[in-house]
Amino acid sequence: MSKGNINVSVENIFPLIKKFLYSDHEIFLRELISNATDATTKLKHLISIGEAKVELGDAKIEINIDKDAKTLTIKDQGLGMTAEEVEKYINQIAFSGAEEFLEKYKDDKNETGVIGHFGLGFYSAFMVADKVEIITKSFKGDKAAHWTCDGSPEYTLVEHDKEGRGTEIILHIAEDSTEFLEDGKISGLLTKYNRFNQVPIKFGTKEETLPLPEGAAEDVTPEKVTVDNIINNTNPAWTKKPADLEDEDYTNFYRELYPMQFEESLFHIHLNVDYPFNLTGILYFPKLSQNMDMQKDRIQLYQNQVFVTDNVEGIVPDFLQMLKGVIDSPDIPLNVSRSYLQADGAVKKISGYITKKVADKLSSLFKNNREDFEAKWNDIKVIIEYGMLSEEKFFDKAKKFALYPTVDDTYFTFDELLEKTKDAQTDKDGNHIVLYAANKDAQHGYIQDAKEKGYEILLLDSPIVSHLMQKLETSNDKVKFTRVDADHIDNLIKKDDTVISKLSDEEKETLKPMIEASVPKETYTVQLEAMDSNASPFLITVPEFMRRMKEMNATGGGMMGMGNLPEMYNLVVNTNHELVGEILNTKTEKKRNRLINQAFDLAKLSQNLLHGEELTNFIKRSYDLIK
Ligand SMILES: Nc1ncnc2c1ncn2[C@@H]1O[C@H](COP(=O)(O)OP(=O)(O)OP(=O)(O)O)[C@@H](O)[C@H]1O
Repeated sequence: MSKGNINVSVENIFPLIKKFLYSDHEIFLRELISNATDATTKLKHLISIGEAKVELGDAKIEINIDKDAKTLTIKDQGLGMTAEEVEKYINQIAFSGAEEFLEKYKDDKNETGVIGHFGLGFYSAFMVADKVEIITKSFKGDKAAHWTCDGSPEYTLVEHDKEGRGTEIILHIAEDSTEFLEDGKISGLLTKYNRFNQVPIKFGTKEETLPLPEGAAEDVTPEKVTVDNIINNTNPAWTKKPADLEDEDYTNFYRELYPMQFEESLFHIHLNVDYPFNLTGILYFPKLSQNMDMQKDRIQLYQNQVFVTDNVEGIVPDFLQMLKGVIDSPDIPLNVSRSYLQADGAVKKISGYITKKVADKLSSLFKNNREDFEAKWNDIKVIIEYGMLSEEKFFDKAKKFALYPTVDDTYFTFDELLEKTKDAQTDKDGNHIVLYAANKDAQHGYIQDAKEKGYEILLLDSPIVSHLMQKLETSNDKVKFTRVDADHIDNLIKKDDTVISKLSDEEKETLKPMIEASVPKETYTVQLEAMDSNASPFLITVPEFMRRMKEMNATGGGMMGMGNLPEMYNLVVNTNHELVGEILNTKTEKKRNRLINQAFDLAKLSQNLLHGEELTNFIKRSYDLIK
C-alpha cells in the first residue's frame, strides 16, 4: 500500500474545482467517458500495430448507478493503467492540469462557462463526488491498482484483485449532487453528449422482442430477451464516405439527429476535409417556415463524435446558422469557453471553409438541375441573400446562381435578367431599371400597367431584399431597382417621347391648389403629370428611395433615423384624363370636391390605404353617386 499527498499548492483544491465549474457540473460525465473512449481506441490501435497481444473483444463502456451505495461507475475495457501509471498520469500529470486551471481562474469572478482549455479531465469527477476510486488493470498484465481519494490532497494506492482488463471509475456522489444518481438524468446526459460516441456505451438493459420464425403459427407469442441497452450509434452517417451513402441514408440521419423535427430537409452538404485542418460533417438546408424556432434543432458541434455545443456562433458564419446538421473536428478544443473557441485558429478557418463548401454545393445544384433549384428557391433564398450581404466571398460565388423570380414565375439569374431587359428597360439617361413588386395582390394595378409596356417585373418579397438591392446597385453601375408603385408608369422608366398635356400651364396652376386643398398635405405631395388619357386620373406612389430606406431600417441598417420618417406619398394627377378636365371645369365647389374626394379615395383604395372612417364615407358617397 502506498499513501501520499498529491503535490498541491492550494490547501484544498477540490471545493475550488466545484466552485469554479459551478454552471457546468454535468460535463464530468463527458470527460470520464472521453477518457474511457480514448483508453479503448488506444488499445485497439496498439493491437492493430501488434504492440498489444490481447483480444479487444466486445469492448464497451458501461455506466452503472448504485442508488444504495450512492455511486456512479464508469467502466471500460481499454488499456488500463499499472500502479506506476496511476502515479504518473493521475497524481502528477492530470493533477497539474487541474491545478493550472485553478491558478488561471482563481480570481475570475465570472463563474459561467469558465472551463479553460486545460482539460480538467479526470478531476472534474470531484465536481459531483466527494470520494473517487479508480480500479484499473493494465493490458500489460500487472496486478490491478486501486486508487482512492476523498477530496483532500491525500490519496491511497493499493493492489486490487480485479481480473478483467480496463478501468473502473467509481464516483461516490456528494450530497448536493444526488441528481446524478437518477436514471433519467444520466440517460439525458448520455444522449446529449455521447449518442454518437465511438465506443458502444451500455446503460442498463432493455427487453427486445425476437422476430417470429418464418411460418410460425399466428397465435405464437414472440419470445422476449433482455439485451444491453446501448445508447449510442458508433457509426453516424457523417463518419462514412459520401460514396457509401444513398440519399435515404442522409434523410434517415436527419431524422436521427432531430427526432422531433417533422419537416424534411431540402438538401445536404457532406463536409470532408483533412487539410489544413480535419473536419467532417453533414449540413442540411431546412425548409424555412415563418414560425420556425431558430433556437431549436441547431447545428451541433462534435469533437471526435463527442458533443461540444450547439451554439456555433463564431464557428459557422452567421448566415449559415439557419442550417442544421453536424460538424465534427478533432481540432476543436473540447473544454473551452466560448470566447476561447472563437479565437482559436482552427475554428476560424472552419468558418471560411464551410462558406466555400456551401457556395460550391449550391452552384452545382444550380448547374446540374436548375429546375429543382428553382423549385427550392423560395425556401433557401433568405439564407442565400443573407450570405450575399454578409460575406463578400459568398457574394462573388452566389452572383452566378442567385435567382430573381418574376411575378409570372420565370427565374432569372441577375445576368440573364439584365440581358433580357436591357433594351426595353433602359431609360433616356442610360439607367437600366429593374422593376419589382413586393406583393402581387397589393400592387396588382401597377404590375398590369408595367406588363402592358412589355416590362419584366420581379417578385422580391424576402425581408432583407432591400439591402440586397442596395448592394447590387452599388456593384452594378447604372442599374437601379424601382418598385412598380414608385411612380406612374411613364416615369418609372423615362423615355424621350413626352406625352403632350391637354391642359395649359395656366389651367394647371388653377388645378393644383384645388386638389391640394382636399388632400392632407403633410402626407401627400400633389404632382401633375401628362399621361396617357386611358391611365388612371389619380395615382398614389411611394418614392423608391424613401420606402427602401424605411425597409432597410426595419431590418437593421439603412440610413440612421430614416425608419422614423412618417409615411409620405405622391399623388400623381393625370392631366390628360377626362375626369381631371371635369374637376377643373366644374362650376360648383361642392361637386368639384366630391369628384376629387372620390378619385382620391379610389387611388387610396388601390394602394390599400383606405380604412376606417374614410372607408365608410367612401362607401356612402359611392352609393349616393349611383342613386
Ligand atoms: N479510463 C482510463 N483508462 C486509462 N487511462 C486513463 C483513464 N482515464 C484517465 N487515464 C489516464 O489519465 C490521464 C489523465 O487524464 P485526464 O482526463 O485528466 O487528462 P487527459 O485525458 O490526458 O486530457 P484531457 O481530459 O484534457 O483531454 C490520461 O491521459 C490517461 O493516461
